[in-house]
Amino acid sequence: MSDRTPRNRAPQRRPDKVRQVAYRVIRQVNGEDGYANLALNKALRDQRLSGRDAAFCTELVHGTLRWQGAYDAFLARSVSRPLADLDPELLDLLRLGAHQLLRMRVDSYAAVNEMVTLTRAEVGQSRSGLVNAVLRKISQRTLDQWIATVAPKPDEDPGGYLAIAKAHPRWVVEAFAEVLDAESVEDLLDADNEPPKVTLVARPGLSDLDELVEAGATRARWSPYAAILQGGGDPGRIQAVATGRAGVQDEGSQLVAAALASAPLDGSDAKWLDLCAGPGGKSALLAALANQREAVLTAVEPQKHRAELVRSNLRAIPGDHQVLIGDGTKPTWPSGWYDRVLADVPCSGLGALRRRPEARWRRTPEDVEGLRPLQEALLASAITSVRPGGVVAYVTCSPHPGETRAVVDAVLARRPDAVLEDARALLPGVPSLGDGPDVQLWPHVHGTDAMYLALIRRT
Ligand SMILES: C[S@@+](CC[C@H](N)C(=O)[O-])C[C@H]1O[C@@H](n2cnc3c(N)ncnc32)[C@H](O)[C@@H]1O
Repeated sequence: MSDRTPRNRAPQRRPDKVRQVAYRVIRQVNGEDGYANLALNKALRDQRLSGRDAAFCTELVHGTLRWQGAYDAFLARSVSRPLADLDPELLDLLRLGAHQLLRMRVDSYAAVNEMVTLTRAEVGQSRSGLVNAVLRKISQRTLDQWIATVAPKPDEDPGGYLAIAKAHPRWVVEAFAEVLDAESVEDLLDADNEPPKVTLVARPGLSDLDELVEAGATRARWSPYAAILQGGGDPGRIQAVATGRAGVQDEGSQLVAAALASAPLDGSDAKWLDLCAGPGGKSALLAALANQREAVLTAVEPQKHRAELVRSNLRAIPGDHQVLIGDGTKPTWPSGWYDRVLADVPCSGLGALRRRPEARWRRTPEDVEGLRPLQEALLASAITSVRPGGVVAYVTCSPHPGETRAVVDAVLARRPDAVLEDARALLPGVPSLGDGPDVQLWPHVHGTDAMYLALIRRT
């Protein structure tokens, strides 16, 4: 009689909790269209992971999601059937294993064993053999060796090479190459693969940099309102942030909002409009600046829950600022009503890829095309909303030329009553702003999101 009865079978190892949490977050992102940051924060809270465990879990989730396009190319060489035929759960387990083997300093033996144990627990014993075999193959080469094996030669197909070597979709690499030289494209892709530092904004008139520095942050380089929380950590522990006198805001976002506020203006300067306001980071900075000049900000946002976020961002700012739930392309105010208008239009977000690890794999060239009519309509509406002599800032968090210059050029071609002005002088001290008249900020140059700004004056 066999002695492999349930009673005397060796007890199965439990999966490592941190890897299990990371795997489940990745499944929420890839399987249910979740957002990595939201899903991860919730999981860390629910599972009470903190300190080193939270940092390890974050690297597992963010790193796997960022690099998954490259890992898929390596896995495709290591699995005997097409990846598309694998269960999505299995594919995510393999990606998570590949990340530990190729980009983390996890010992190969431990990484494979832990992933086999996790596979058993999550999808069953029958799949653990495949995970073991495939991850052993992955562990036989370093990341550089895998890139050399799988990617096209850089001189023959630079876009194809970078797509694998820097883990970005080819169309994104090619869009960046339209506006940057080859070396800069590579630097940008590297910058996209590093998590950004937490940047705070001291809302003028309510807080200042001294207060943030006292709370442990260090002054940032360009924005007079920006400070960086070097070690990361929860910004909410800082009193000024908890009370809304300061906030969390990328330095590039601060610079473009401040640029609109500082554009020279003759005559009235009392009415400011934020045409696409949710969630309200720029609204809060603009409202604080407006308040110092006795101007008032109106913020427009069509989505109710995002309008609510704008309200909450404006709560601490003194003044009669207003939030309207509405469509910015269908103004309910008279033409020429405002003195300054921000059109921070919905865009592909290709300028903020370092913030959202999964975003690069979700976007498509069709998204960029699809957003174009709305972007043009919003810019046209912004120009109509501003008085003669007033200024509009057209802003995107994308450097894709189809969302930046192409939109501005198309709208201005139809608007003889508007001219493009040089925006560079409105970002004093900020280097490498390009040939103008518009401004493009870059993660690899400025350490900001890739914010685009065009300043337009109604004549
Ligand atoms: C890039 S985000 C704005 C970010 C915001 N300025 C900030 O700093 O927090 C674009 C916003 O435009 C909103 N939006 C979409 N369609 C719109 C429309 N037709 N009119 C006005 N806003 C719109 C989106 O809901 C989104 O909240």
